[in-house]
Amino acid sequence: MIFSLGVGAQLLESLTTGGFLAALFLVTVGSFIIDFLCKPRYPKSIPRVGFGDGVIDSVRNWVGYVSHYNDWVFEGYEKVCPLTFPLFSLLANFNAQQYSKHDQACVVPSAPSRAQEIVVPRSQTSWLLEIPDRILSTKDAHSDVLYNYYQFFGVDDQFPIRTMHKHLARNLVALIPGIQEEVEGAIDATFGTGTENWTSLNLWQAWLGIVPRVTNRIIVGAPACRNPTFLSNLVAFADDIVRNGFLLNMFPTMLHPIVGRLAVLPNRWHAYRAYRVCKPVIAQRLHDMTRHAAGDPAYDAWEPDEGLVTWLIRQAMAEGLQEELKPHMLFLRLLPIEFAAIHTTVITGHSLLLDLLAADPALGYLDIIREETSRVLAEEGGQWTKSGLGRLHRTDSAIRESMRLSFFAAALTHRKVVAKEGITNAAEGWHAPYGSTLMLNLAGTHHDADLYEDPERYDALRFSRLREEFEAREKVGMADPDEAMRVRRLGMVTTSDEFLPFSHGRHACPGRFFVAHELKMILAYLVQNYDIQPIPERPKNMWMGQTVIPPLGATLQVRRRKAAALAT
Ligand code: HEM
Repeated sequence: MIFSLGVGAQLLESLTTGGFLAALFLVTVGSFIIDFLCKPRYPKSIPRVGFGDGVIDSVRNWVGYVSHYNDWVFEGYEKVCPLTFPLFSLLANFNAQQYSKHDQACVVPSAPSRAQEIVVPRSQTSWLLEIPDRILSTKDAHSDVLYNYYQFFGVDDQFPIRTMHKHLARNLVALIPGIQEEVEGAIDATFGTGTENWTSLNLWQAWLGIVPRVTNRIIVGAPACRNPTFLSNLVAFADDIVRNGFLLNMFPTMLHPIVGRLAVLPNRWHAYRAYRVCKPVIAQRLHDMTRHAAGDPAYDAWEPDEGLVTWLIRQAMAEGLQEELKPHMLFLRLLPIEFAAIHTTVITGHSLLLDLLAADPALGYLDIIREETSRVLAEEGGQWTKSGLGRLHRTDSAIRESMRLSFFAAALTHRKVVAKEGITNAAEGWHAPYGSTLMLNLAGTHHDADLYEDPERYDALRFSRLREEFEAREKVGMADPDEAMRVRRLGMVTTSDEFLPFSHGRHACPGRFFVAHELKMILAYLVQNYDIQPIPERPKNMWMGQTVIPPLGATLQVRRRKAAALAT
């Protein structure tokens, strides 16, 4: 023992800064090499974008990933396998783009610590999404992107996800009045109530002032959903997840146990600060629901507020999961949902306003939305309902169109092969080994001119126009009955292989029904109560690998409308 301490001390004494850096360099390079050797290998028959598969090419891919990932995804959508295309085009007169867009997988490079991804063609969407989770896992794919083990403190996210799928949609109608109350309060607080002067507002901060509060109305309920310490720490926690996700992507997997544990120290701090605020709420709900379930007569007429805290407790009781019924555990279960809900909606809302305000003012989009939302809200007696929100076809179209155009990730549907034997795609004959990642190409699909005419243009009424044209034809008995189904599927919550912001299939975002209500109410309240000046140009997103950096500095000029103007 004494001997080894002595050797250790000698080693430390002889270690120069140069020696230390050289050792660090060797460990890092060695870890990258081990990482590279452990990655799944894809068949040569699947065409590549990026630089290729070899050692040097992989290093170039890793460097290029930071700035080129999206270009590669787009390229993969349009690209044709050079070996097969000439033959097919000669024999079958196939169009180059059509062939690639519809039927051919390709491989896109990924970050250093992640496997390259097989981009599955649109025609294989159902194949991909119908494979059971024990073979192709959504959970493992999400965890690979977010590093759940470190970032969510080793707490599995499947229980709260299951709970959301089960409870949110069925309770949403009852939650609408509370959501409306929170939307109105949050916008008044963020956008101000002075009617005299134009105010300059940072758009990102404005959305951060609205979305976390409204979202938490259906998670922890009021008044905790308005607590600034609680909300700011949840937002900081979500920021931590995004930053650390990128960081861990760039480090070799072997170093994750060290880097991951250090990187999540801010996550721990922000989660702790948020927990301090909501612990009494969770503890009280747990106490009340336990008494209620035990048949305490004092609770005969008592009903819990609906929201995620209640649903988790209810679900844990129904499944007999005693270990879930502790305030700290319940709080940890909320975190993945807070993350799934907050930044996705903030970025979507931010893009929506930028798209609307940068559109040619002569198109009158804001007036059109103002007219529709005011008319329907008046029909509903000033209180939003499911039916009223469902009739906002133009508003819905404006949101759906922004989600189509202004994507915040080139791909939002990833699946990981967890079956030891891998999987085989019968249509093309390729085999993806254990550990492979498969994805759908959202960016290419949403910008495909064969699916969306003039795809680079923000056309707020793109979807509602189709509906209105159909309804006009229907009135005079000229509508094709098959069209009715297609038109009904143009709403923003309807996912398909052509519209992927909420993904598609059984894991499609369960929060989307809430998001649709939330964004419509926010937009309605904004245009009815504020004048907002148009902006000359849509500021662009920037990208670091797969991580979007929205134009955080974008500002708006807003002024509260005077009471007399509200009716128009
Ligand atoms: C505009 C806002 C949002 C967008 C664009 C969005 C998008 C997505 C996407 C793309 C997925 C991945 C699905 C897959 O892998 O197939 C997802 C999953 C999920 N989202 Fe959302 N989301 C949004 C808001 C929300 C909100 C507000 C909540 C909760 C209140 C929520 C809860 C979830 C949950 C629980 C999952 C996991 C589903 C599963 O794995 O089965 N999301 N979301």
